[in-house]
Amino acid sequence: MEALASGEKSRMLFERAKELFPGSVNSPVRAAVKPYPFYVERGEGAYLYTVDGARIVDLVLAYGPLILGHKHPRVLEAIEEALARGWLYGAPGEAEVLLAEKILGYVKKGGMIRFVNSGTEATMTAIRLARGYTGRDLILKFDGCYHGSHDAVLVAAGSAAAHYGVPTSAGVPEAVARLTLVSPYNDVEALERVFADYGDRIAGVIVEPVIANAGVIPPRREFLTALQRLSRESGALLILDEVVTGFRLGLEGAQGYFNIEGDIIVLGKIIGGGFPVGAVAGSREVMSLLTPQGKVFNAGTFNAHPITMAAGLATLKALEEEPVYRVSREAAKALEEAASEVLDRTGLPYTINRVESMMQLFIGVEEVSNAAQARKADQKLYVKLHEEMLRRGVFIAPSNLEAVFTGLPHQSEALEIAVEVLRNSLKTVLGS
Ligand SMILES: Cc1ncc(COP(=O)(O)O)c(C=O)c1O
Ligand SMILES: N[C@H](C=O)CCC(=O)O
Repeated sequence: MEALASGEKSRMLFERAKELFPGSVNSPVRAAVKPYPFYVERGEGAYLYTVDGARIVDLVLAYGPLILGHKHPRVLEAIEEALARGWLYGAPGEAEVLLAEKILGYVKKGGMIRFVNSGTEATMTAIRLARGYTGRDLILKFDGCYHGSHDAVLVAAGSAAAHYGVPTSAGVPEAVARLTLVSPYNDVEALERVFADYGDRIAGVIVEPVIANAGVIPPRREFLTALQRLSRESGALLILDEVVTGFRLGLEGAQGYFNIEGDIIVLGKIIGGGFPVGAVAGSREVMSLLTPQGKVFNAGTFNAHPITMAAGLATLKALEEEPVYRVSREAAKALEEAASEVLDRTGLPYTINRVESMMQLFIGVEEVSNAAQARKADQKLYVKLHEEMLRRGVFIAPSNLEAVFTGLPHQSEALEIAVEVLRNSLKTVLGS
């Protein structure tokens, strides 16, 4: 009998954690693993090893960053090499220059970038920049998109904010929330109405080019086209939040994948190779407004942290040289096909949205092209699926308002296990 992911040792740590952390955790989604989270001892490749001695296939990958899997040798070597020299200087180093050149070559040729420490800081800075550049106050976002945990974007937010029923967080002053307009994703008519009413007051339009925080929801071509056209016509900046899609949909992210262009690109997750990171990239004209060149403030003790820069650089080199995109796409496709095969036999309505190596399954709904439809899917059945899979040794996100991610190590045995467990767990929870 294999060990369970959350056994006695995890339970004891959880009991102590309940006294220490609100809701027992340091980021809410982690508490959605019931009855208590498994505590991790180490990670290697496709696997997490829990303190209770279980080995589980990881289809969460830290909610996106670890596209190379755990402890990729190349990243490990780069970190060790950087660590041996020291780890924080309060002064620039070579790695940040190399990483910036590489990223800008893919996402904003001829542009500039600022490294910060999280996607949250990055979207906050991007919004401040858009306001500073346009001299306007309003921001437009889309229902179910999640852009981190700062006030301007905690309105109709996805991810844990939606899962725990606080899409518009307590503590965000009404006066601040009123500056954030919300429109449904993929709805061109609604978008046109917002621009007709508020266009000349909108500083920036922030959007996940593929939603990864209301499950996975791909954009309609006409929605992307309208976003670009209406922002341009009204003088608002289009902020593509590529914290998840950046370097996941390909080296050029969603911009390359969908042939679109943002005025400001927000990055995070993958570019830090598993270390805390965020980045804002844009044209020289926009970025030169940031301090110390301009008057839009941003600063950070840990900005462009040397270890993060080294890990990010090694990750991007691996993405350039190893078959990461093919392997992770094929893995996600295999999971999609296995789930479809089981579900097709039940006659139940369902939707699987997959874009390359990010996907989510929505049971009970024929279509999911916006967050309202995602919320109508059978969340209870999905949670049962997550629990059944975890019992059998495979970790998918505990909420279908998150994404399933695949990566380089999801091949051979790990992929076979994941596919088999998905197939059998689905049959169990569906009683088919
Ligand atoms: C699309 C998107 N933007 C921003 C963020 C915020 O990033 P972070 O958690 O690093 O603050 C996240 C995830 O958390 C995200 O998925
Ligand atoms: N959906 C979130 C970010 O992508 C999940 C990570 C977190 O909030 O802990």
